[in-house]
Amino acid sequence: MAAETRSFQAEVSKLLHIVANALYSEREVFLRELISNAADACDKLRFLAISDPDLTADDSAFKIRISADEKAKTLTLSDNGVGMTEAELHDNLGTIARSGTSAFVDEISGDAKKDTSLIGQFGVGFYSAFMVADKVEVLTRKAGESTGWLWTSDGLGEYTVAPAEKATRGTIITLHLKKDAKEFLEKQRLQTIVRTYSDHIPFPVVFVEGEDEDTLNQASALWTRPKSEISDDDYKEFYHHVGHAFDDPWMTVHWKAEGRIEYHGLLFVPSQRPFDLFHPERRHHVKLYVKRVFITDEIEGLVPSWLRFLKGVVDCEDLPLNVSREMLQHNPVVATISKALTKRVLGDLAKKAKKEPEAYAEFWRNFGAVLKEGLYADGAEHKEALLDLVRFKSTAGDELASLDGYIERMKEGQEAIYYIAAEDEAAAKASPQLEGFVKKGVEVLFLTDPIDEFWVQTMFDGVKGKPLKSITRGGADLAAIKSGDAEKKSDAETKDDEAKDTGLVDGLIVSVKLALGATVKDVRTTDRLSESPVCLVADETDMDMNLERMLRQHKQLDQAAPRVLEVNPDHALIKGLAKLVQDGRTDGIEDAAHLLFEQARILEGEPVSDPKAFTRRFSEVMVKALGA
Ligand SMILES: Nc1ncnc2c1ncn2[C@@H]1O[C@H](COP(=O)(O)OP(=O)(O)OP(=O)(O)O)[C@@H](O)[C@H]1O
Repeated sequence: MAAETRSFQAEVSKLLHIVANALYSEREVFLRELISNAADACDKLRFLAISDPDLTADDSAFKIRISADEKAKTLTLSDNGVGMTEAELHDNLGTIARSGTSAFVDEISGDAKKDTSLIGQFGVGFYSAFMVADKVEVLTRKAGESTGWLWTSDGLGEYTVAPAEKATRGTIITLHLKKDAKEFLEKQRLQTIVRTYSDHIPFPVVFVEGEDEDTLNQASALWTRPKSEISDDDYKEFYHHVGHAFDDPWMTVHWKAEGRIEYHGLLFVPSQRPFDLFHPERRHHVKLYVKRVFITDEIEGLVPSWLRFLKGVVDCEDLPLNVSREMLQHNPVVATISKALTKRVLGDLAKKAKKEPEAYAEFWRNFGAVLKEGLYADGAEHKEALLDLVRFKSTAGDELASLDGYIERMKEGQEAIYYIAAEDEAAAKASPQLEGFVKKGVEVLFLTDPIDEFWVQTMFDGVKGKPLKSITRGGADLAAIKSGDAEKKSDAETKDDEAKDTGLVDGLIVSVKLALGATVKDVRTTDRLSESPVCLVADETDMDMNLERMLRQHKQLDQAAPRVLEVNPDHALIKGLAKLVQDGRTDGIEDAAHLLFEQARILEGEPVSDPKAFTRRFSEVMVKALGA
């Protein structure tokens, strides 16, 4: 069989280009990445050997060996793990199959600093070898097969794979070090790097010099060690390994369960939001071990999807080692661990939210939208705990509001927790429906994540007995709420005004209804507005407007339900029009009604429904106003 040369997938080429240039100051991490891959390869084989012991019959002592050749200027890493077939070499070291890769590559800017931080989120794994080497060789033989393969590349666009002799299973990676990377030939330097980054790897990492083998790391599973013996740095490095991560853990949860089911859990919440968090294929990164043996990192049911940002390890004593993936699917042990794990993580998040609200706000910005999925997905099970954890932007200020905080701030006479669902904070703040609430000092929560629309609808019992109410649907019932400081007028005065204005506006309302016909569901006065003359709201029994907009955008709904047009009886324009109607001067009212309606649509961020008629009417009004 002849050697075959192929081009790297375009994304890999781009990645290699930044790897070679950007991550300069931290380039020693290449060793951690390669050791991490070697350890994963040992983990994988140890698992396969449970059902096929022949695979490791000749050599069951997993080990990662490092050696340096001063003369040839090469650094070599070898493992006796699972190895790769020819096809796997192409798949793993020529492409990046990870979800979200193309989105990541699109963001590459050419600005070294930005790209470096981007890479931090993405993780470059094997390709980091090209930070220190200008040529890399990977000689590998898959466990159970007799042929070996040699992968070679200078990282500049192409790689070659050829058949090659290899006496034993596993992988040997040879790095031809760049001129300025000779420091990685020194044992001392290598030892320091291994201790710093790979001490916790559960396989021995040894330095080989002639016949001598010197173990550089502790080689015990970190999660089984007592917490008191583990430093923050140990946790951090383990997180880098297990999560293939470059950022630091934002929160570490480490515990040992000793009840009916025994297991260790060591979980991390990242401090950076992974770029693929909302990718449909995104799964959690929690690995399942059984009695220190890695089983799988693709286990459904261990971590709920709304905690998919978690990374780490669960190591169970009470599952059989030869457990199959199918058996894990509906396993009661796994279900019990999942429940306990979720409770523990939520409990620790609650503590952190209380003790360090600022740090929690950071977490919330990264993962809040995901956590909220739990309110919708898992129904009752963790609802109480999640309701304590949710945070919102609100009209109360820049700080995030909790539901408890909101309830404490509720005004006398206020029965509901008010919210507005909108595309983003700016859109929420610009909503006319908010005006009356702001004026009265009644806080309104901004619900700006798409998932919000779904979970609020499941809150039949409200929060602590208070219903959640959208301010863009149904009546505003602001009158029942006692005025806040923001409103100067006495309540008696307000009532008086209302009576007067409503009387005056009644005639106008009838005329506008007649003019608009079925375009609107109803026309009525409101106390929801203070600056704007009109706004649209959904009828109590209809779908909230933001949800409808969202569904229309996603082509899940063709037609919008007619809205209720609300008019502000205190606005000069409405008062003026009402006066005209009262005086019987109604010839311009039909045009005015349409203009009011279109205005309300514009305020809603929606296109005018009839641009041509709108322009004509608008021009006519202007002409009149100019007296031309
Ligand atoms: N020493 C090795 N033995 C066997 N397979 C390996 C080895 N090194 C790498 N691989 C294979 O190559 C794949 C790609 O490795 P790479 O380090 O680029 O990415 P990764 O480990 O999957 O993820 P990350 O980029 O987050 O580190 C691995 O998933 C693994 O299948």
